Amino acid sequence: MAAAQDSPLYLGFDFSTQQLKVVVMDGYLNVVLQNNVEFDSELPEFRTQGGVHIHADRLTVTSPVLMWVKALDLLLDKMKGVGLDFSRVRALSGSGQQHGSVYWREGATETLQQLHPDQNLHQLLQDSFSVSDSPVWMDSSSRQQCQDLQAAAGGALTLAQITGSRAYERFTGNQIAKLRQTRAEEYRRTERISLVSSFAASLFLGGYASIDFSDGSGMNLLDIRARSWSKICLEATAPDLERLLGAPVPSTSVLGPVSSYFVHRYGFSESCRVVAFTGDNPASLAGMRLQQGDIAVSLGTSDTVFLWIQQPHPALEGHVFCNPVDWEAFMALLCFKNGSLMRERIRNECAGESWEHFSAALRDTPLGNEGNLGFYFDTIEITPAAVGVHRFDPEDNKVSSLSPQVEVRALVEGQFLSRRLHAERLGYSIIPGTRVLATGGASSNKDILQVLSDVFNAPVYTIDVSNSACLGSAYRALHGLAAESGASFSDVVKKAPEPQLVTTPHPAAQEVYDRMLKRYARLEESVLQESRP
Ligand SMILES: Nc1ncnc2c1ncn2[C@@H]1O[C@H](COP(=O)(O)OP(=O)(O)O)[C@@H](O)[C@H]1O
Ligand SMILES: O=C(CO)[C@@H](O)[C@H](O)COP(=O)(O)O
Repeated sequence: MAAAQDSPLYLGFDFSTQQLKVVVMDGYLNVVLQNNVEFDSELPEFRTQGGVHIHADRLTVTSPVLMWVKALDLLLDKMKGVGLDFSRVRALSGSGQQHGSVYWREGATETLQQLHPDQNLHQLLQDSFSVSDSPVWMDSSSRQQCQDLQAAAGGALTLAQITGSRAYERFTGNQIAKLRQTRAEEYRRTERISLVSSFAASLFLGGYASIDFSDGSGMNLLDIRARSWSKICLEATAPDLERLLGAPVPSTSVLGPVSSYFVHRYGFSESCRVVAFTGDNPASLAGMRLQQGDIAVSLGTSDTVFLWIQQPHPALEGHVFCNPVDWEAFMALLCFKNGSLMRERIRNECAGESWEHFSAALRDTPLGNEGNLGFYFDTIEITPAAVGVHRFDPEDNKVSSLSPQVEVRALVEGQFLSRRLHAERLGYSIIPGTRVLATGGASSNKDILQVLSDVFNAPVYTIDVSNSACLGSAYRALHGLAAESGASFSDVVKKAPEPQLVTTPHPAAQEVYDRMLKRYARLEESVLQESRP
């Protein structure tokens, strides 16, 4: 149904690794506009590659916080340019790449409250950050701080029981501890620490936005059962940290009205509400309307696998987060750092920089790749902690190269075998009726999804909008308003379009990949031995 010109609109933003994206949705849950700003190409003055700066130690990875601010100026100007009537926006929400942190300088709260609508945010917030380069999820430079936190908490498993995860280098608490130790002066000048998600919400709110429970679960600081900061973790991380973080809130919270800056500069209504922003993976869970039994596979900069779970069973691998749409539930997540950027590198070397040729290589090679198998970790992987490129021939001998087409299949099969292996170790199993819901940039590639379907031996579905984090944020904006009167998320989005079946597994897939999975697990162990320092 076409929306009336004055019907309400809901905005969902996603501040992800490589881009800022937005979805505009009407009250009938139709997407009426999508837009984006790509950091590398549209904001070249920040000199990022894939949205980040990789430092000389190859472990420290940051993004310029003012790039994210400028991207928002640009995106809102683009939306205005295509005639979007902001006065129709009833509520907005958003998401951010998880774990990244933003450090607001003393005095920034006053600046946020007095934003002058004649200037853009980038000009107004020039001096508002005590740290200009925000640590992001790709960082793996806080090993010492992880060891310290685990020691203080009584071990890795105890920490996982409290926070949902053992200590991970990219998790915000460990990044905060490192920053306090290595950049004491900048840290001293900080009056508030945000996640990327709550930082973005703060821009819209004109004041500091609370961290929500779901994204807050990616910090190694939140007690995921009590849904409050863990005193042990806070104290082990930095003094007075509770004041710097503010109190966490339910992910469905309405934080307040949009700042008058947006009313005067873009014509938002004064009654437009800002609903708590969350992490991009939690927002994707909302966007795909994940049900119990489904498995979501996000193929963005990172690859992630996540599930809706009712009870948390944290382990030494993977993460448990508070669920973003149901306060009684949880979500389990595995993150793989070598996702799309790894596929891009092999595409450039083996498929003439073309996704079409990359796809053709997948179509032209057989299931199981005649026994050729590979592990591709250009950067130190998160799951598992391995590094380097390791190729094996059918007799398990290490080889230094494979032909281009075989290399493409070895990469994609290897990636999905790894996703399945580690999901199964987390307790996930494929049962009749299991749906694999794919999202993220690479989910537009049907040949990649065919390999995913074959390796998991399950049908693969996608939703129309490849950015489920944005869509989920628009749904959450709508739900935030209704949640105040007790409506459930599933009720609010029940009329949304169902995911569409893209592909089903090849009849031979189960036999080929069940066997290959065992072999992959064995070879992964030997790759891990080699990666150990
Ligand atoms: N046709 C395609 N086949 C495979 N990968 C693709 C295709 N189109 C885009 N991608 C991948 O999608 C990635 C971006 O995904 P996206 O979900 O937008 O990332 P993020 O949200 O982390 O910024 C790119 O790095 C690119 O490698
Ligand atoms: O670290 C994680 C999840 O734990 C990553 O998934 C980030 O949340 C980045 O997301 P993308 O930009 O790759 O979607």
